[in-house]
Amino acid sequence: MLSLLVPRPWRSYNFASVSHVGNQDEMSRSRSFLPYLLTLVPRRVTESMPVVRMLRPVACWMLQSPACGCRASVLPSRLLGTSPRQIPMDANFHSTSFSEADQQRVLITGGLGQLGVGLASFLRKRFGKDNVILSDIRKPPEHVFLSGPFIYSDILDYKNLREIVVNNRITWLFHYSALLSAVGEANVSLARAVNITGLHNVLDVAAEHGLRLFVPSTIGAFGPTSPRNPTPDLCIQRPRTIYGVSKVHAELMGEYYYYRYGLDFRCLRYPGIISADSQPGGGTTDYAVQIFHEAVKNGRFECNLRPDTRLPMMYIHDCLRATLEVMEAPAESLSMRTYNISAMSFTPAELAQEVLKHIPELQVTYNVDPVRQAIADSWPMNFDDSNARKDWGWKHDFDLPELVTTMLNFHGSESRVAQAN
Ligand SMILES: NC(=O)c1ccc[n+]([C@@H]2O[C@H](COP(=O)([O-])OP(=O)(O)OC[C@H]3O[C@@H](n4cnc5c(N)ncnc54)[C@H](O)[C@@H]3O)[C@@H](O)[C@H]2O)c1
Ligand SMILES: C[C@@H](O)[C@H](N)C(=O)O
Repeated sequence: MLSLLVPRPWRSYNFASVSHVGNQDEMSRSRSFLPYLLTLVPRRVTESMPVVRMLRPVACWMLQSPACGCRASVLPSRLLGTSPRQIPMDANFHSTSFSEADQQRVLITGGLGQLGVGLASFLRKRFGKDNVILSDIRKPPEHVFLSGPFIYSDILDYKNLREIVVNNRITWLFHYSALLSAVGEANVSLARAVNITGLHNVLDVAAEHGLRLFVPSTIGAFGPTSPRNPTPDLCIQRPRTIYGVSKVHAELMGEYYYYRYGLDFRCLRYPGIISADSQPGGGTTDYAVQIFHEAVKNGRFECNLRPDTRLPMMYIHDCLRATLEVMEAPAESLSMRTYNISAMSFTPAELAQEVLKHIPELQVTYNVDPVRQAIADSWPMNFDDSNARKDWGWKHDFDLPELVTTMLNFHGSESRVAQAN
């Protein structure tokens, strides 16, 4: 039937090659050829053929998808079929056009957590203090409030988010709001709202206004059936926490918006992040931050994971640098939208051993929290980040010895300042 509708020169095309797995050239030619054919079928014919009518918008979308090497704004998005709630029919034409050399205007959501303040200060060095706006639903401490622009933003309030993006001419959005693994299990409905509904709002605002969007994922996006040592980028992802489920959802939705609407979505799966001047927000890897505070303050530390629990970890400076690097990477260097990044991997016993080299009197005891332990036992032990290294040149600076020295230097100088006051 289809052959009757196909213009003569193309009738001899080998349609069987569509399912021919071995030949990539052949496959990609078929992929772009079939949709093109469907767009040529006269509309009066498609109206009388339900299958062709259904396939037409999909064909248009495939033709303009970034995977086909075309800019997503080649065709108006009304050809794409049903738009999500907030995306107007001509969404892609709202995009602020900017070249890499242009000044970015940055918004960070959930910026008062463990990572956001550090990210703001890192990005302000790159883009200027007034071009990076930190936001959260909490009241900022004075030093944060004085350090640069801060604004209230609840990601569950779509209009509030859109107003901020419009009024401040935002071009890049770093979406940090989330409930982490342990607090998420303690309040599943809130975690579902913030991590899933909130993400939907962010995706829609970003797509509507042509933003480049960064959403962090996590080692927690993997589960007990994933390969754990090492864990590659692409493998089974069946996490058993609401946090992990929401992050897999974020990875897939971001990738979907990339192909469907041309949203410039970029995502890194962070390991447990260790920071000196900010507190963790209720995760499974928090022990690796708390040990430094406790070691310097009390000389004692009670760990809530078993001594042999191996997890991937990273110093915050590496994490923030990777985040900026992937955001600045040329689009053509990214073969994926979501990458694992890795630096080191250790157990509580190994971390304690390294700290003991500096504080020999430190006493470490173990009092296992069953919820956190079950989560940790389902997460990767080592992270394979070879794609990030190959595609955009990711390279970590901090291994375990440098991490421990840096953390103890910070806390040592902090406690000396406290004693002097
Ligand atoms: N810290 C880590 O080890 C780690 C590891 C992997 C991934 N990540 C990811 O990085 C991001 C930042 O992590 P973090 O450690 O800073 O988290 P955090 O828990 O310390 O901070 C999250 C922030 O989100 C804010 N928030 C909550 N509900 C909100 C809402 N409705 N609107 C706006 N903000 C809201 C909170 O007030 C909080 O300040 C998260 O997405 C997290 O999943 C963190
Ligand atoms: C690993 C990460 O996503 C976070 N620190 C948690 O433990 O929940």
